[in-house]
Amino acid sequence: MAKGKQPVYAARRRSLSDPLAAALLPPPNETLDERESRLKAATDAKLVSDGIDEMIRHERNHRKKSRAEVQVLLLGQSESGKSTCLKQFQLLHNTAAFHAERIAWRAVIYLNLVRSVRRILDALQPEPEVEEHDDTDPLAYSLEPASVIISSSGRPPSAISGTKVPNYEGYRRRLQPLMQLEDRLIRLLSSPEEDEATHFGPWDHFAPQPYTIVGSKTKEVTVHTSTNWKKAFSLGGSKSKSPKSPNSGEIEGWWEDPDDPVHTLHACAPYMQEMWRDQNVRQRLREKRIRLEESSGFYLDEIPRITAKKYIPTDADVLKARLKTMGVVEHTFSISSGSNRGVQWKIYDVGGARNQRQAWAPYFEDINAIIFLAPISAFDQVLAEDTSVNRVEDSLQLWQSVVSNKLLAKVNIVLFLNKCDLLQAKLDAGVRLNHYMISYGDRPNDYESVSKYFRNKFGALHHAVTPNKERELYIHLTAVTDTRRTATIISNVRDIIIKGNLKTMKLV
Ligand SMILES: Nc1nc2c(ncn2[C@@H]2O[C@H](COP(=O)(O)OP(=O)(O)OP(=O)(O)O)[C@@H](O)[C@H]2O)c(=O)[nH]1
Ligand SMILES: [Mg+2]
Repeated sequence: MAKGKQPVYAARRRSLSDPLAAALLPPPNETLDERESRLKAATDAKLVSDGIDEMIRHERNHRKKSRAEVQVLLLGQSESGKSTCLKQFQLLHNTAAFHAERIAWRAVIYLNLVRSVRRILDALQPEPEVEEHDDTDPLAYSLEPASVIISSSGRPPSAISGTKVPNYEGYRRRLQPLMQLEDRLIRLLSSPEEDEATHFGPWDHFAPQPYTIVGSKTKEVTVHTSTNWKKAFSLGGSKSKSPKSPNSGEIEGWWEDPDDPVHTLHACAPYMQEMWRDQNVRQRLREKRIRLEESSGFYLDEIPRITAKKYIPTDADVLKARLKTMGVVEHTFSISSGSNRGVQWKIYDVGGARNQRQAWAPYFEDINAIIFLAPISAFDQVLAEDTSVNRVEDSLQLWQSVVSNKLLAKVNIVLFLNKCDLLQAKLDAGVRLNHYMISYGDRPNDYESVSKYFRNKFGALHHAVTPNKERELYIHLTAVTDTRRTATIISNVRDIIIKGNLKTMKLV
């Protein structure tokens, strides 16, 4: 057999198991004309096939482009609940990831607890009598920022002198280790990449120097969006590994690590408890109008559980944890709604403090919806960053500038009148709205009337200044720490936003 025929034979042999290849083989006695027309037919077929491929590619690209992508911006002043709202989205639509991150929140929760302790010790510190006080001034409340952490530059008049706490020196001495732990937690959360992030070095027990509050410690801890604290504090991020391998020096859980902060907290827990239950302490806090129970990151009622060696934060603990946002954090979810499967959502969580707001505008151009949070319980509180400004007044101003913005004319807007649980508690405790908002007049000071008043006030402002009179405004009374209630609201909002978004894209 001639050498040149060999491959044809071999190809025929292979084709026995490949019917398509067999069909494409040239017939055994093909003439030149036949061969030419066969090759021409093949070329034509290839052109048709390439055309079809191109059409499919084009179609796919078109579908990709027109696929509904929803971009949502969370707006509102600092501590309005934006990050908490985002956590609820995560809990609802990315449950596994949310649960995986719970352990990392331990550091933040510890810091929140330690800060509450510092706040009490700060309040108990004996102060020189410098002026007469007047307990009857209803506006005295407004000197107290909502945050556990911020110490106001002005003091409520009633803060001067008052109930003595005989055990103050003892509390201060025995809780001193927590003050050192606070420093370490702040450093670790701020720069978790540092070596110390995975190694809690030995800490000094009681140091004899007097307890002083350093300026920086009175500020809130801010974690920049670029820092990777969650990773550093997750199980795999520390030297605790699971499962433990023999002789590896690894440990099974943080509770086996003598440098873990839990040991300091655990050791100090009885003293924290004693101080928090001390009636003189409570009285002193009342005199200074410090209401820790309403503050962000309040865990003092659950000291034994939080300081237990094997404590793992619950969903509710994570939702309560307070960490101020700096910059803009982007989160992506794939959310199904009705017949729309797996729509891509991008939610941007921004820092709400005044010095953070300039970072918002660049996001205005591409977004489809805004969820604006206004904490209406804060009618008797001032901004942490400017104690001359009432929080609700600030929310109203911010709301006005957002809803009047022409760039946002076509954007769907959902308003969450948030912290309704705290509003209810505050009104039940007898705090009167008309002491802070004179325009409320002599209307009843109950939840129904007050929430209706705020709903109308925000709604009317939108109506007055919106550049788009057609825009429908959706208002919800919320408590975004409440998972069950918020899940229902989020699913309504989701549908509204998707519907609005599809309408804008002319897909429905
Ligand atoms: N009781 C109660 N607490 C809430 C509610 N919403 C938020 N919080 C708490 O308020 C604190 C502040 O909430 P964040 O979500 O951190 O506020 P933020 O708007 O992201 O604040 P910045 O990041 O500073 O802009 C957290 O400790 C939350 O747990 C609510 O409806 N009720
Ligand atoms: Mg935030």
